[in-house]
Amino acid sequence: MVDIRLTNTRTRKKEAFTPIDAHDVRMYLCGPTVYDRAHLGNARPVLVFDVLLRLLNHVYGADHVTYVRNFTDVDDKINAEAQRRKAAGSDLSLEDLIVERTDETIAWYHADMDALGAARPHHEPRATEYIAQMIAMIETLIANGNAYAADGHVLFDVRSFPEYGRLSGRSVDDMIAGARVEVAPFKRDPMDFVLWKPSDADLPGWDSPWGRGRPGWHIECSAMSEALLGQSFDIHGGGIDLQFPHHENEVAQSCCAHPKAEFARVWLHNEMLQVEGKKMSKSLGNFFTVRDLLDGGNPGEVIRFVMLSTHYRKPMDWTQAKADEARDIMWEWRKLTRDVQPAAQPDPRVVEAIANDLNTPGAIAVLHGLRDDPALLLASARFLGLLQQGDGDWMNADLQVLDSLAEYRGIDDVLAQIEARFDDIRAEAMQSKDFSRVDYLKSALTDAGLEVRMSKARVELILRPGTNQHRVVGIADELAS
Ligand SMILES: Nc1ncnc2c1ncn2[C@@H]1O[C@H](COP(=O)(O)OP(=O)(O)OP(=O)(O)O)[C@@H](O)[C@H]1O
Ligand SMILES: [Zn+2]
Repeated sequence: MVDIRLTNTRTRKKEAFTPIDAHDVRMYLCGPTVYDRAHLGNARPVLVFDVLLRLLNHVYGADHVTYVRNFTDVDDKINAEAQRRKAAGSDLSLEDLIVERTDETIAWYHADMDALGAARPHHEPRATEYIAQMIAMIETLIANGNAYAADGHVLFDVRSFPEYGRLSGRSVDDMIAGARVEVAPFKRDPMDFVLWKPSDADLPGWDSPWGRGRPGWHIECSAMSEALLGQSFDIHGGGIDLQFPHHENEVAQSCCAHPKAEFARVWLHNEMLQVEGKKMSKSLGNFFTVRDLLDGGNPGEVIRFVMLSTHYRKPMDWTQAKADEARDIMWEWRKLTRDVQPAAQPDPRVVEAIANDLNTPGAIAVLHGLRDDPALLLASARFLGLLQQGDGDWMNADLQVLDSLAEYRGIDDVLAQIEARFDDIRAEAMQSKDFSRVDYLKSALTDAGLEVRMSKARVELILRPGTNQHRVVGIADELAS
């Protein structure tokens, strides 16, 4: 049996992982608010949990693991977009416009995460489908003395839960001192948070014992995780930005609604994808979407490789240099494993690295040592969700180019072919006095890392360390067609 160890935010320790029930290992990941395309930061928890899922499937058997990731589809930003469409003259009702927006966003999300090789969770509940369960949980919290209704709102009374602040390691008084909290006349304590709030007549709302309204954000994950995984389950995760207040509040709600249960045993938090030292986020505007990268020619498995190259508990940056390097490595591995059947099992060292707190960079380091054993390389890379069948189209296109060059004759032949075409194009340009194609070709080759020497007589291409050879092959193909 593989020993799994995970860093538990709750205890701040790396601990041996023991599931509550090895026949039914259960995990929950806080999913996206579906108002717009996912940015690359949003993909990080998805990929971390995808690696964890593969590990749990390997150790406990895929039939014994349940993975839930929600869609938050009650949100002001979704409403705002629907209202914008209404104002722009749509005939649809606001409700329908909201569904239209969330449906299209979910479809984008699926397409983008599929492209990164992330398996779909077993359940993807939408908050709007669990309003009844949220209302029931809020009623329990009121009955247990942990929540109170005031002014159309229901608030969680943080002072009623002595453990409040434990997950994020601060006391309520520290929080009040450090946080910008919304003070409202109906709150008993400034840290009390909303479980239910009234909804304006022109916005979506649901009938409840406290009038027409809508749930707060935190209650949805408490209600949906209970409905799909039970009152106690194994792993709960999300980005570290959710530790407080979202996860702290989930703990308060679930533990007070079910004082005898454990709620989540292990809390797993990924560090942030950053841009120049700051969290990539919609609100800061310093983001690019997964789709931007895919459409920009970065294959999904290359993006995945870059994301897994940093341990999930470390902040990371995205750079195009990392992507280019990853692409070259994937290209080489795809070439090595072409027409190879994967070994029956991944290299145990790869499994061990992942079992050791999801050490993805360690696992990738092992892969680098497997070039001499393509079958094992393939099985081990697949364990990380790389080199999957069907994901190699970007590579197949490149490989076909190589094939069309009458087998792979080596980069020198490819360069010679480009040089010959370049000479023709230059001769044509001399005639027409239009040098745009020459300039374009020169910069494409330079961008690929080649040195381009132009003498009067001829063009000479010189390989340099780091030349992106598959791009060079791509250019040869463009010129040939
Ligand atoms: N820069 C980031 N790096 C890693 N994970 C992130 C980053 N930004 C958001 N996440 C994670 O993405 C998931 C979805 O979050 P959510 O839908 O709340 O994001 P969002 O509202 O689009 O993000 P934001 O407004 O912070 O850009 C959460 O698990 C969150 O922790
Ligand atoms: Zn959540």
